[in-house]
Order: sequence, then C-alpha cells, then structure tokens
Amino acid sequence: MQYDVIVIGSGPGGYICAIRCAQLGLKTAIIEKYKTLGGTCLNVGCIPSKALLDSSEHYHNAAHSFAEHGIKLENLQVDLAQMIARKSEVVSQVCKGVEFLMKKNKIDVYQGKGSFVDKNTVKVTKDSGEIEMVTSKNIVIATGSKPSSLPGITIDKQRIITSTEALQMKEVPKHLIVIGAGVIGAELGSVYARIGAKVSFVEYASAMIPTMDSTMGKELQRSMKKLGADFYLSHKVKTVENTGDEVVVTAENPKGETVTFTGDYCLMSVGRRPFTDGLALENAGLTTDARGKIEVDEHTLQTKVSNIYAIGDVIRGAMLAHKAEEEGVFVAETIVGQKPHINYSLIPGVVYTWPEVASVGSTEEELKAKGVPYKSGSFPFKALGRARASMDIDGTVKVLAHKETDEILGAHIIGPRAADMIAEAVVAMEYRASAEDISRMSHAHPTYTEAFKEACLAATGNRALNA
Ligand SMILES: Cc1cc2nc3c(=O)[nH]c(=O)nc-3n(C[C@H](O)[C@H](O)[C@H](O)COP(=O)(O)OP(=O)(O)OC[C@H]3O[C@@H](n4cnc5c(N)ncnc54)[C@H](O)[C@@H]3O)c2cc1C
Ligand SMILES: NC(=O)c1ccc[n+]([C@@H]2O[C@H](COP(=O)([O-])OP(=O)(O)OC[C@H]3O[C@@H](n4cnc5c(N)ncnc54)[C@H](O)[C@@H]3O)[C@@H](O)[C@H]2O)c1
Repeated sequence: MQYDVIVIGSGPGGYICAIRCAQLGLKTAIIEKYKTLGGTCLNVGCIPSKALLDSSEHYHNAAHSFAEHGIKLENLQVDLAQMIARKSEVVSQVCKGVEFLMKKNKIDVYQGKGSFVDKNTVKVTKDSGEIEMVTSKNIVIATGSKPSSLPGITIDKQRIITSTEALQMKEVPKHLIVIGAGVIGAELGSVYARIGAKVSFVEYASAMIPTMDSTMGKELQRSMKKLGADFYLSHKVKTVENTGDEVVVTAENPKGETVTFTGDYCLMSVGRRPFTDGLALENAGLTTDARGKIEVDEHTLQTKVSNIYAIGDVIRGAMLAHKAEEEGVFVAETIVGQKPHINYSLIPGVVYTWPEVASVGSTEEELKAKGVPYKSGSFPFKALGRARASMDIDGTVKVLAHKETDEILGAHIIGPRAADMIAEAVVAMEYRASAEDISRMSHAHPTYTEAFKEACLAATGNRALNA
C-alpha cells in the first residue's frame, strides 16, 4: 500500500499527527506495536495515573476532611483491586476512543512493530511473525520513550518497579522508596501515601521537582510531608537490591556517608529515555544523538532525511503529551506546505498532586541567571474565600513580570486546580499581557482564579485587595 504519510507510534504525538494529516486530505496510516492505541499517555501514563490520583484523593478526603464537612463515615476502607479495575476501565475507554477516531478519519491502522527498510518503506512485523510492507512519501517517527534506570540498577518489575508497575499494584506498599522526587515520583508517591503507604523520597537534587521554580518544590514538599512522606534530598543512590520480601537501597548522603533504606517496593522515577529500539534507523540513513534522541531541524521537525519527521518524547524538549500533540499538528501542516508555529516557551508543565503544581514561562532562578530585571507578586490561597469554602487552603500563586515593561514572564501556581488555572497564564503570556492587564480584568467571585488576579496585582506593586 502506498501512503502520503505513515506515522510510527500511536501516542498523543502520533495519533494526533495522523488525524491532522487525514483532515488535510493526506492518505494516512499509523503503525502501533501494542494491541491498544494511545501510547504511553493513554495506556501507562497520563490517564491511568490521573485515575489513581483521583481515586486516592477521594479516599484521603473521606478519611481526613469529610468529618469537618459534616459527613460521617464508618468502616472506611481502601479497595485497591477496585481502584485498579476502575483505572483499567478508564484506560480501555480512552484507547477505544482513539480506535474510533482512526476509523472516523479513515486512517489505516497496522498492528505490529515498524522498522525501516529504506527511507520510504516500513516493514510491519505482527505478533504472529507475519510481515507486511508499507510505503509512503513521508514518515513520522513518534515512538515515544521508556523509563530509564541508574547504572548498575536492574528494574525487576517485582519489587524494583517503574511507573508502569506502580499503576497496577496488587497491594498497598508498606514502605515505598521513591528514587527521584520529580514528576512521576511526586504523583505516584502521593497516590500510595494517601492510601496508607509510608513513602520515602531519595532525590539527587536539593529539592523536589527541581526543574520547576524553587518556591513550587518547597511548597510541594511541605504538603507531601503532611501525608507523612520523608525526604532524603541531595542523596545519590548507589545500589538497589531485591532481597526477596524486601528491597534495600543504598545512597550517599550530603556528608559522603553511605545510608541504607529498607522497604517492600522501590519506584525508580529518575527520568525517561527516548525509545527507538528495533526501528532500524540506519536503513533510512538516520542515527540518534548521544542521549538517544532523534535529531530534528528546529524549524521543520524534519530529520536529516527530509521526508522523515520526528515528534514527541523521541526528540528534544519536554516529555509531555501536549508538547507531542502540538508537534503532531505542526508536522502534518508542514507536510502540506502550511507555516505552523509552536511557542515552546509557553508549554505549561503540571504536576497532578494535591495541591496541584502548574507552571509556564521562566522560573525566578532562570530570570536571575539571565540577568533579566523582574518583579515578583504572590498570593496565598489561604486568603481566598473559595479556598476557605473548600478547605483547600495550601499553596500560592507567584507571578513574575518584567521590571520595566510589566510583561508577565512566568506564572507558577501550587494550589487547588492549578492545572486548569495555568491556562489563563498561557493565554495572557501568548498575547504578551502585562501583570496590570490581568489585574484589571474581572475574575468571577468566588473562584480560585482570583488568586492569579491578586498575584498579578501584587506584581504591579499595588496592594492586594483581599489580603
Ligand atoms: C506515569 C506517567 C504519567 C504521565 N503523565 C503525564 C501527564 O499528566 N501529562 C503529560 O503531558 N504527560 C504525561 N506523561 C508523559 C506522556 O505520557 C508522554 O510525554 C507522551 O506519551 C509522549 O507521547 P509520544 O506520542 O511522543 O509517545 P508515546 O506516548 O510514548 O507513544 C509512542 C508509541 O509508539 C509505539 N512504538 C514504539 N516503537 C514502535 C515501533 N517500532 N513500531 C510501532 N510502534 C512503536 C509505542 O508502543 C507507543 O505506543 C506521563 C508519563 C508517564 C510515564
Ligand atoms: N504530569 C505530567 O506532566 C507528567 C507526569 C509524569 C511523567 N511526566 C513526564 O515523564 C518524564 C519522566 O518523569 P520522571 O519523574 O521519571 O522524571 P523527572 O525528570 O521529572 O524526575 C527525575 C528525578 O530523578 C532525580 N534523579 C536523577 N538521578 C538520580 C539519582 N541518581 N538518585 C536520586 N535521584 C535522581 C532527578 O533529580 C529528578 O528530580 C518527565 O519528563 C515528565 O515530563 C509528566
């Protein structure tokens, strides 16, 4: 079969790219090695983790705040098997949704592992061993990423696990040792801390979520401590061993001493690596860089072989579903000769803990390092009527604006519904709004978004109206 576009990989980058290609009139096929479509995000990433985050948060609230709301419960219990079953049902629904979208857009789906034969031909090897050849004018590599580990540490998927296994546990860990207090560690660590596990974070950096604005990490650590989590920051993990019923972790503490942690499970969440295994890139004249990423042209996302594009986790940049989606649309529109644009500096980052953390633009540390003159305005959720009503008073909004022009340069929110609130900052910054612009716009009362308005007001140097 001859196509205009073949997409390899059906994650949010790949399936969105295929849909946009089909919408633009291109004859399109998608190849996926797994039986279900949707990639990491739908199967073992964004969606299942959010399903468990929501279930565990409901339990936590039932146990800790319902009584104050005047709701009495007796015999409250965690039914982990049901939590996992509900998560699997959600995953199944969203994956079927992608299957439906492929049919609706008349995209041919090939189930099997794709590997290059040459720059226009891909061999699809099905699970049965059957082989099919497909050819295309353009090929988009959207093969995503896999969890990484540390040198000498083998993930056995029994006691030394990744996010994938943590999404299908058969028991609540007694003591979960989380290596890496980044996004996955924070999210899945909170799931199990909320439903009764002792959680210890062993993190190399001096703060959790270290790539975000430092205020966010400090506040998140404070709220995670309320869940009973322990933090071992500035600790370099050396070994992890499964001893049968236990897992033993050794790390070097800031004094250079070796410390040992014993738990029943160890979650390795030290980042993800681009996945290109089995693609036979060399047959198409392609290689990866030293970090395993496929190199692309910054302006077109073309690889060095001009009819082959790459998007999502397999290339440089944030490993985020919405970034992959933007790139999928970008490539489809580029192929038909349009001139699309992605504003990489305004891709928001969210951690779905509770309180949630959401960020867009520059951090305070980045502005300092670049010598950009800035001013900062903050507003705590505890001063907000809406937050008092819901008992969600932890967290703050921090707005960074240019000292002279007042343009908003960064927005960092930790608090209730921060994930949704950040969209206002993205729109404001895309239109290059000033902090004063936002502070003069009406925000419905009582809403959490008033905190963003108040933080903007504080950034302008005016006094907050509600604190
Ligand atoms: C636990 C977890 C939670 C996450 N939560 C979020 C979140 O809340 N928000 C967010 O933005 N991001 C989140 N992410 C990150 C997000 O999942 C990824 O950024 C996103 O899935 C990347 O999309 P992609 O299309 O590049 O690749 P992927 O989603 O990884 O999809 C790649 C697909 O390609 C297939 N494939 C690979 N090689 C071949 C081959 N040779 N032939 C055929 N098929 C192949 C794979 O099987 C896979 O289905 C999370 C990740 C994890 C692990
Ligand atoms: N909500 C979301 O958007 C979301 C959720 C989950 C995953 N993801 C994506 O998945 C990717 C992987 O997530 P992740 O949490 O594994 O990576 P991450 O990069 O967020 O965090 C990894 C953490 O491990 C630490 N670390 C590295 N080496 C270490 C060592 N030797 N000892 C101790 N700690 C060490 C790092 O300092 C860092 O804090 C991320 O890029 C993220 O964007 C996104």
